[in-house]
Amino acid sequence: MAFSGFEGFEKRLELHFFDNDPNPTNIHNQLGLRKLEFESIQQILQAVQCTVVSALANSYFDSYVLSESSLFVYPTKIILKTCGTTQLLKSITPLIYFANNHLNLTLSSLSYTRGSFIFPNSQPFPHTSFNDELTFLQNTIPSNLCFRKASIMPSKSSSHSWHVFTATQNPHHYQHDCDQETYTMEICMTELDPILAGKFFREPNDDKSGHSAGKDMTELTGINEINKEAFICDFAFDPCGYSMNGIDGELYSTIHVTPEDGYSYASFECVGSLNDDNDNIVHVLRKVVKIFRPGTMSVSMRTRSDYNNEAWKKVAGAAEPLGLKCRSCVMDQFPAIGSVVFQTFTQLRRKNSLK
Ligand SMILES: C[S@+](CC[C@H](N)C(=O)[O-])C[C@H]1O[C@@H](n2cnc3c(N)ncnc32)[C@H](O)[C@@H]1O
Repeated sequence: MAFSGFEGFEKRLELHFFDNDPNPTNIHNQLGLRKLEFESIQQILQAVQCTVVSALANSYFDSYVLSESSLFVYPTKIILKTCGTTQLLKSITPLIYFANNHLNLTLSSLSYTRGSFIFPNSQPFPHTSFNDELTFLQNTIPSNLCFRKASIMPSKSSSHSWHVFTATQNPHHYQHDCDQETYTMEICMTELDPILAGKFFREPNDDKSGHSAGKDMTELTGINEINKEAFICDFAFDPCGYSMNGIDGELYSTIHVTPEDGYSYASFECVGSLNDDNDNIVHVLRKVVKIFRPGTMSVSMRTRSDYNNEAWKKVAGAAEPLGLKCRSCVMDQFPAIGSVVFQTFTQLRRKNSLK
């Protein structure tokens, strides 16, 4: 494997299950995947090659900050996002096994997404190429998920594409009823402003735990201002690097930062409600851009197709006044997740554009 810096670009897996025994009085049915033993979660993460560093829960879901990104567990949905040289797709078999055998849950749909790796030659199998990932997925997922689609959504730059694979047993159903009323926005940023990226380095021998150093970074950088309603679980790595999960009712947000010069990267992901103030996307995006001032940025938005026809304009309208020019915009439809819009941006001028 080639030597490289830390791979910031995450791989993201979302799995939805249904209950084989829909008895509403059964506590297992209500908590579903949240009943997974912590030992089982650790075994799943061991297959991926990462660990839990911090956890936070509310009445809707459990969230974990990982050594490489994040895990969210809802009663019938799991979102696992990992970076570096983790082997995310190796979580699928143990996840299905535990859900089936311990909780009587059956997989009904799956989606896998990622950007373009900065260091593709450093990725281990099955992440050695998108073709290898697809072969692995086709061989791993159960046959009831027979409606499948894979696509590489392009941009003007060959180094920025959005890789998508979805599989479902019912192409006419969204992964979950409430997904009809939500959007998921994933922002990937590279070439971070070096001064802002510097805030994600710790002082040598600072005598702080990862948790307290993380809390300081959350406040110093203004990450706590993105959603003031959210409870935040944050962690600062040593000597640098930062991860946080925010939980706000049923909705989550998550930020991960690789601040090292030469391969700096930050990601922001959130689920938002379509029923909220329509300008939420704009406010959130502007705050995120100001925290990192990236040289390049991609935004992937998944939601109902009628909403996505408008959402890409909102995203471009929020980014362009901050000096980020929209360079490409593509849209596609996928069974189970609906419409995906993928946009890329580059910074016009660094100076004076983000006051
Ligand atoms: C896990 S975090 C955030 C990952 C996220 N996908 C990203 O790049 O934005 C990665 C950052 O933490 C640093 N780091 C320090 N110690 C680490 C550790 N034990 N495990 C993972 N990352 C560590 C890495 O060098 C990198 O800057």
